[in-house]
Amino acid sequence: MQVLDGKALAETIKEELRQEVDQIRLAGGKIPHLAAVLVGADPASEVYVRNKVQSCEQVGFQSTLIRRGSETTQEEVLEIVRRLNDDPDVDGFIVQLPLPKHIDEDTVNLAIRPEKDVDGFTPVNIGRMTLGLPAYLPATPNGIMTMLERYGIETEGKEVVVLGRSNIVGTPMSILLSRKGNPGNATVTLCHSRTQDMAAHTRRADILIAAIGIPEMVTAELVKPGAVVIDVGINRVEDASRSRGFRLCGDVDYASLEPIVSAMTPVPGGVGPMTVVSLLMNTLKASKGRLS
Ligand SMILES: Nc1nc(=O)c2c([nH]1)NC[C@@H]1CN(c3ccc(C(=O)N[C@@H](CCC(=O)O)C(=O)O)cc3)C=[N+]21
Repeated sequence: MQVLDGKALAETIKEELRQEVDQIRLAGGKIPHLAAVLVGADPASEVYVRNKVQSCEQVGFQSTLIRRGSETTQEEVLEIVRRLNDDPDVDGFIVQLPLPKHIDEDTVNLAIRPEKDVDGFTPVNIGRMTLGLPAYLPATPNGIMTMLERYGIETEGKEVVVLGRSNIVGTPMSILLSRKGNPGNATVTLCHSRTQDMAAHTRRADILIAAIGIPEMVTAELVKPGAVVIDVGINRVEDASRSRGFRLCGDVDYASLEPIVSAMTPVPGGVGPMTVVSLLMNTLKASKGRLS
């Protein structure tokens, strides 16, 4: 089995980005600037945002982290969004999800200027993506597309099954893989909580993408021998033997699939680092695309 090493690939791409930033600096151009808004104290979000800020430093981007407590009001978050929308130095920004329950994520998302929406979550970018127009693509699905491309995994005419229909992973993933292009041109089935007989679908998949958030749900009986498996899940499972009190696992039962699949992403070190790198690529694009 081939391990699809997202961590190593992310490092390679970050090195390419770093060289490009060096060129920009030599030419006296604008250094890309990413801002991240983190509201509340979700422990996983802390890790992800830290990874994003560190990766910015690694490639020579400027980064700004705006942190607020969990008591922050929706109006205060909207005020931060408006300020970032209007800040000419900030090329792109993200509002880390999930937000505290008293804040409506849709309202916040709709306030983000599409030109600065490097997450690719706003209606304009999702619409443009769906139409095949230039757009900021959502980071996780785009990271998976980059991985398929760089590892030379053929998708044309293949049966792809996506598990999970979230706005940020499952739905855009199904759109990107069914579009024309390479990767793309696949026959895509999108399964979700109301799917009848999920196994009947997954067992036909040449490429299986798991993004449901249920720890180790995808076991060997659900998978066709020789399939390529992409594990998007990052679940924290209680484990007293670990120093942190938990271990990370995916939506895929890695050990049971290892003997039968042809290629698979690990967790951690698979899709997660590719998500961060996609965000950096979008930020560079935003920085270059500026009119001023
Ligand atoms: N507005 C917004 N945009 C996002 O892109 C967004 C978000 N909200 N909310 C949550 C999800 C999840 N996400 C990850 C980012 C990095 C890793 C990552 O770096 N993972 C490492 C380390 C994982 C760990 O140590 O916990 C790995 O898989 O190897 C994972 C997941 C971005 N998301």
